[in-house]
Amino acid sequence: MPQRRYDERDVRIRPGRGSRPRTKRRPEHADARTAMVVAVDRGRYTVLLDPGGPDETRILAMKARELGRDRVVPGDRVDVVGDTTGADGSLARIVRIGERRTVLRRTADDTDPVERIIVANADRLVVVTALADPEPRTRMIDRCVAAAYDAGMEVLLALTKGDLADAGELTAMYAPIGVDVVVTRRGTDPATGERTIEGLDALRDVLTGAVSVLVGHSGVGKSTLVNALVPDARRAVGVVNDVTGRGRHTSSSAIALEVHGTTAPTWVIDTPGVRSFGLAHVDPAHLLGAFADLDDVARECPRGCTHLADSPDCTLDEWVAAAPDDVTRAARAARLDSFRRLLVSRLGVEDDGDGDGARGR
Ligand SMILES: Nc1nc2c(ncn2[C@@H]2O[C@H](COP(=O)(O)OP(=O)(O)OP(=O)(O)O)[C@@H](O)[C@H]2O)c(=O)[nH]1
Ligand SMILES: [Zn+2]
Repeated sequence: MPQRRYDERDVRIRPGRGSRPRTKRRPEHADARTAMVVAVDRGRYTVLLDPGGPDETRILAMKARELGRDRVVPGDRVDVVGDTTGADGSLARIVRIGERRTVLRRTADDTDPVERIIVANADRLVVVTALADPEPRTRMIDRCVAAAYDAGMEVLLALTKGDLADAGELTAMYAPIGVDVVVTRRGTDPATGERTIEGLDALRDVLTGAVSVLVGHSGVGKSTLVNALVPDARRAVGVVNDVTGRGRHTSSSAIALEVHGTTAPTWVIDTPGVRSFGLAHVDPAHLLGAFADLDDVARECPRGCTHLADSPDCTLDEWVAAAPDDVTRAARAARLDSFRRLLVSRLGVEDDGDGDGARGR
């Protein structure tokens, strides 16, 4: 399991703020209430007071001017002031963005060359991958694992369509690097004869008590999973649209949905239209931190060692060679291979669907 690490880049003090004349600012907004951002729709933020608690209240808010261009994204903890009743037509103001424990950035593309933060404070990335139809793409999975480990998040590989193909190969590939694996499949309820998704309980168990972001290519069954986990998902999204009266969410926006019926507050953040997460910010040293055993060994590497397969005198290679027995050597080699795969995925181009399936990797 990668250790959750504090990422100083996410909480950088914004320059310039302190130089503004303080008298112009309201004193600290002492009456502010803390809320969780669940959806963003063109300048309108749906936030929850007491998220998951007995007094949960859904309110609509806008960003206070003092926040300038600072982005507010689903998962953010924010302070809100003004009309926080949540009554029809009410609009509160977001005056502060809480420190972010983790951030995920979407991949830069033609429509937006900047890797913008799209989700904050998630504990886990759930990479939804179909075992068949469409074929799994390990390069996309690697990129997601690299982004999550860099952000200090755990990773769950949710393998769907287990009724169509076996999960052994992918499980063997990812379990050794600390990735949880859950397999779901289509089944039939013996009592009613209705089509169901099996494996949901195991999935729910892993998700319980945390905030998890789901990502996956079109057609892998991500919507099917979200709808099974959050049966009222559509309505939850609908509320936002009713309030704003502004039609659908843009395809790249994320939305936080609460999973009910669990023993602790549980959230999934769906990311429609997002296929992968940006890796431009990933730091190899940071990535190494997710592999504690390798991290210790690599401290002895020559200065500037890239730890890639072609790096001369990388102590990671010596560490594999120096294993006391064949079993240990194989295990170490597998760890190193996986780490290097993630390292390389960071440098590669985005998976554009040109068919680098798992089997033909
Ligand atoms: N055989 C099988 N089919 C499944 C399973 N889960 C989902 N599907 C089917 O796969 C197709 C895609 O599922 P969706 O849930 O719409 O996939 P998605 O990832 O949300 O894709 P987009 O809606 O395009 O983003 C649908 O026809 C589902 O019925 C499964 O476990 N087994
Ligand atoms: Zn090295």
